[in-house]
Amino acid sequence: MQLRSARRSIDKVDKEIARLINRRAELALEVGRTKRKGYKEGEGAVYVPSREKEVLKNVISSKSILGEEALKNIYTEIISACRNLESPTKIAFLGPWATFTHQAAIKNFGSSGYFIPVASPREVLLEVESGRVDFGVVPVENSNEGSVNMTLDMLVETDLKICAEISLKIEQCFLVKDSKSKILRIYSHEHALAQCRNWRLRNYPEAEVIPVSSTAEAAKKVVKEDFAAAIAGEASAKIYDLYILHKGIQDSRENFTRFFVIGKILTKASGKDKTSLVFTVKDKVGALCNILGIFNKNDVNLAKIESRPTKKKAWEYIFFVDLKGHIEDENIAKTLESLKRSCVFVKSLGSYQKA
Ligand SMILES: O=C(O)C(=O)C[C@]1(C(=O)O)C=C[C@@H](O)C=C1
Repeated sequence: MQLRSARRSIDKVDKEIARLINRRAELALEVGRTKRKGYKEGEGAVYVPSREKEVLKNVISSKSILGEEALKNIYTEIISACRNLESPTKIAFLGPWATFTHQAAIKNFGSSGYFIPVASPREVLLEVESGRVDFGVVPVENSNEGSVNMTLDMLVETDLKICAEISLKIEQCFLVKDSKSKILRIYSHEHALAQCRNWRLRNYPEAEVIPVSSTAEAAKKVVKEDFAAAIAGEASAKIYDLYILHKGIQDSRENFTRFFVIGKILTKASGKDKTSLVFTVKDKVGALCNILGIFNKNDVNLAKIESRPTKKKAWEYIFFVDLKGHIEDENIAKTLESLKRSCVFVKSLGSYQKA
């Protein structure tokens, strides 16, 4: 085929795609109107994570030479624009711009909507609680460094729900303003510093290490200071116009972070769900063992268990568990009822589709 005629064919296909996208947007608007009419508690939400996953699955099932990832990216943006047409979504995230949390938010919501950077996971949840934003995105756990304690503590304090889980592969980079300059100080978030500890000791053993509130905040410091470097993601280099001196500097190749989308909606079962619960047990011999027996008796698969101090009484702990299944599943609902009888405190943090 000649170049000119191939391009003409592309123009024709593009017009057809744009027409179909417009038709899709009209249908989404219609869905939005229907939801508003039949609004019942938790049912009129514009953002329906399980439906979005279903749409993506449906699209990916039609094979494309572009590959799954590309198709998913294109479609995430189409859904994002349709959702935003139904009602503009406000999303707070742990900022500033270009943090890994920002990237996780875009991976989940696409780029349409209002993204609002705030200074800590605590502030993200407070923004959602106050209703100033619809959803918040917070980091919850890194595969090498463990949990983000402030996120866990805040989930206990508020009545907000986990609506979705996002998993992001983390690639850390060494960002500088001037590639020839000496490096006296290295800034980053404490998790990122820990993820790259061995690399840093091999390459910059003398440099002072300064923890800051996020990787993107570290990049912002480097813009203003000489002889400084930041450990942050590639997105920070782009936004703050820094030079990537080294890429992929994390000590472990397998470096993932889990993020939660937090909101006020309850999500429907999708068949591939997880439920997060918190509980405290009575201070007596065998109390935790009895609780674990409840999960076992109801055939509930425990994906994770972890404890944190309650901060109310010394040496008293609150347990965080992730279960396989949805709160509406019979065995999970029964488990929750039994836990309520046996624990001092128990609360569901939400059910959400596995990332
Ligand atoms: O199906 C819906 O509930 C819609 O609002 C449509 C749509 C979509 O564009 O496919 C948009 C937003 C929702 O989060 C889920 C899906």
